[in-house]
Amino acid sequence: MNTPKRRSWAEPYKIKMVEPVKMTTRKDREKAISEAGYNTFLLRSGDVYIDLLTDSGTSAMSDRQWAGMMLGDEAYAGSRNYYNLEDAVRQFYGYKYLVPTHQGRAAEHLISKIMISDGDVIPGNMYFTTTRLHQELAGGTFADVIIDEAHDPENEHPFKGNVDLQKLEDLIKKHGPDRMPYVSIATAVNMAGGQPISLENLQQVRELTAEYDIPIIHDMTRVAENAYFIKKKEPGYADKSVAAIVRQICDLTDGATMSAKKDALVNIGGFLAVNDREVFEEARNLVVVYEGLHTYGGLAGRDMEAMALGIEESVQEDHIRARIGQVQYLGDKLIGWGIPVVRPIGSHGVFLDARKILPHLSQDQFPAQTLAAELYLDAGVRAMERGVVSAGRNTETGEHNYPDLELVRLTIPRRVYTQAHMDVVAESVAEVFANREKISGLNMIYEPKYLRFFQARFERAD
Ligand SMILES: Cc1ncc(COP(=O)(O)O)c(C=O)c1O
Ligand SMILES: N[C@@H](Cc1ccc(O)cc1)C(=O)O
Repeated sequence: MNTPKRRSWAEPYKIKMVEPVKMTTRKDREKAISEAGYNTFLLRSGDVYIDLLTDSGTSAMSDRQWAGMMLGDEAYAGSRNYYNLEDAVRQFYGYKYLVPTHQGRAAEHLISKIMISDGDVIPGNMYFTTTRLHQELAGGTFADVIIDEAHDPENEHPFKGNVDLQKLEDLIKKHGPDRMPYVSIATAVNMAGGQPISLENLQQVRELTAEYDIPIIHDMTRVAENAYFIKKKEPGYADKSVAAIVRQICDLTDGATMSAKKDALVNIGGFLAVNDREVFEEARNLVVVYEGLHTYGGLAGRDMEAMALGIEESVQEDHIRARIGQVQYLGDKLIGWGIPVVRPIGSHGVFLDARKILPHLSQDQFPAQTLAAELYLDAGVRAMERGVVSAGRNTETGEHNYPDLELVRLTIPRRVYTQAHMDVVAESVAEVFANREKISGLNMIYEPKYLRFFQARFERAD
């Protein structure tokens, strides 16, 4: 017998409970996507076979987390689970003060309301939809200071989440530090394709902002995933633990908003964490207006317990290696077949380059929206548009924002799907790619005012 040379590795868990998924026919899917106005957000999940809409709130919790759910202390005030969460945030992230929220955007709401005044400018390493909206609603304007490479899907820069220090300094000089309440730094930059920021770059941002006394607020939604890339790609970190790198990242910032529905492996939850006592006092007061008392912030005690445990699990090496490894597996397969995707493969999904795949469609025909609908039609795989629809409109001119990146995100939930699911997804993408020339675009027939991508409706253009 020829023994295999290659030694495979497998997921560091075994499956204890299963949820059946439904297979549908093409006819079923034609009906479902047309009723959903060609928007994958408007599909019923029962009509989806493999759900790669998002990695948000879709993780499989561990048996420890489920056990933690049974230890929920559902007291209105001072729940013991709040204190467990506070301990976890202090231990793993190092921030001093914690205000729990029901999810990430609620924390963004609080920090924007507290720190931003009319006419302020908030630099950031690429926009995120909810983050930018809360900055705008508070009277501020977002300014993109990410490196140019991040806007080029083919550029192989290992840290496409880095800040262009020159752009940042020019902006500070142009508007003055007093107009800059903070710099907004995301780890594993979502809209760029889950691209990491390096510790070297973050350190430089820290030095520059310190000169002008401008704080850094960290969108730490996928900080552990970013830390894993630092360990793998940044010289000097190979022997450091992911947990230590996470701590180092947080220590370079003054506060953070967290959607714990991603890295921290829970189905609901988030928080605002800061080091400044005054900001904390204000947030603790405001949270009672919008979310609930400051020791639960819109969450049940059991949710906070699951989050505390999830934070600990999120930095375990076996977990994070398998998580990023699965995304990489899908990405490598597609790259191997010549399908245009954002490179390098990022943290939480594989991002298809809809401009390259459908070059015959202009951005006004919504190529990424179209491609996501076609993918669903082929095999029932649900993905998400991340292009002109997500970018929204310019608040001054009312015109569409036309982003360089016109992408479809195949987002991988954590600990949910197997390698066989990834193979099915890859083959479906390949099938749609093979028939790409026959695909025509969409018209938008309904556009809501805020975060339009969630609820907009389309019809076929032909
Ligand atoms: C980078 C990033 N920031 C903020 C948010 C907002 O979090 P949430 O969906 O929990 O409100 C998300 C996801 O929505 C995200 O991916
Ligand atoms: N943050 C989640 C949910 C979400 C999706 C799209 C958004 O623009 C905003 C929020 C995600 O990235 O999937």
